Amino acid sequence: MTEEYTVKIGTRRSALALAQTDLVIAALSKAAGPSVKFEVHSMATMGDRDKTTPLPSLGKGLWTSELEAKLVNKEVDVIVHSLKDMPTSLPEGCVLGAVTQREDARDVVVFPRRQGGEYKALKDLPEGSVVGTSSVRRAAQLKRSYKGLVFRDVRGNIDTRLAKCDDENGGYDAIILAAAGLLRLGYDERIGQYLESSTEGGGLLHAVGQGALGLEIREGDEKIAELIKAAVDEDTMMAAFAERSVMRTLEGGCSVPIGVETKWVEDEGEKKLRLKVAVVSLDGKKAVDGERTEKIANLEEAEALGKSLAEKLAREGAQEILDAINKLRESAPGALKVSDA
Ligand SMILES: NCc1[nH]cc(CCC(=O)O)c1CC(=O)O
Repeated sequence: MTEEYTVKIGTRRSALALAQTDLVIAALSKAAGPSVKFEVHSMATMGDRDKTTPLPSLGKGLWTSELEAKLVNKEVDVIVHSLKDMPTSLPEGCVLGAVTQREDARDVVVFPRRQGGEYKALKDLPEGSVVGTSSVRRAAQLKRSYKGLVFRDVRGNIDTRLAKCDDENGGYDAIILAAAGLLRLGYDERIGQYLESSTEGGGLLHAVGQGALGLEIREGDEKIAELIKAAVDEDTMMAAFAERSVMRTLEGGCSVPIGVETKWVEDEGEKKLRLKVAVVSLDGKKAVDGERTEKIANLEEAEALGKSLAEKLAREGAQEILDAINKLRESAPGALKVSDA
């Protein structure tokens, strides 16, 4: 007889988080069959509640810590996260048990739906145009290529940010979002331009883990570890482990300008993982870039690839850039925000 049991799934309460949780439950229940039931436990985290403090000042774990407390005391058994919101070092007793197949990992430009919203690409925006983003990674990389643009914070969930972009009096000429969130919520038609390393006029490397979901579980919970294997996409998981290893090695959190891009490529008849990394100063004036392509067979090799490329970039100037940012964080936390003003 198959054992019947209920799995409690923790998630944030935003529309995107709930949609992502539904995707995971669909995959897990298909594999587990009718004997396993799923129960959603949603909550607003600090990042959801505090809508005014610039993200870089809220610190690590703003989307995850409160859910992790519930995981440890067994109020939930699995947490479904946007992988990019998960710090690279997890609390004692918590592990990243599964990484799902990736939605489009790129960042995109959304233009306003109103008079003045007729642009198709960042390079067409007139000098002085205002681009909304609360991510120092996005702003720093774009400042590198688009000297005439002005960057300004924009907070809130995806619907809020789209509304601010469309608002006549909002002051934004474009905003930057992750493709994944827009696609998962069905806002495909809001995507005005895809940004990637090869974008004409100036591209952007995405956040570590962007577009993938991370399933966090209790360390040693073998039953749940086995169950969630059904949600794993091996290629995404190895790529994500390489990306997270870059971030961990450079000791960056979500508020540092580190961009990555990973792609599985065919190289000399073999399947290899190509990892690109960019570390950029807040003003976009200094940057260190690197790329490495290697055959990767497991998570340990993926982490080693990320670590070795990150260590090389640290020696080539990335450490200096990050040290300056960390110093600023200590002396003037408020300075770590996007707005040029
Ligand atoms: N920090 C907010 C957040 N966390 C995950 C996503 C989008 C989905 C993803 O990247 O997986 C977003 C919104 C955005 O950056 O546009």
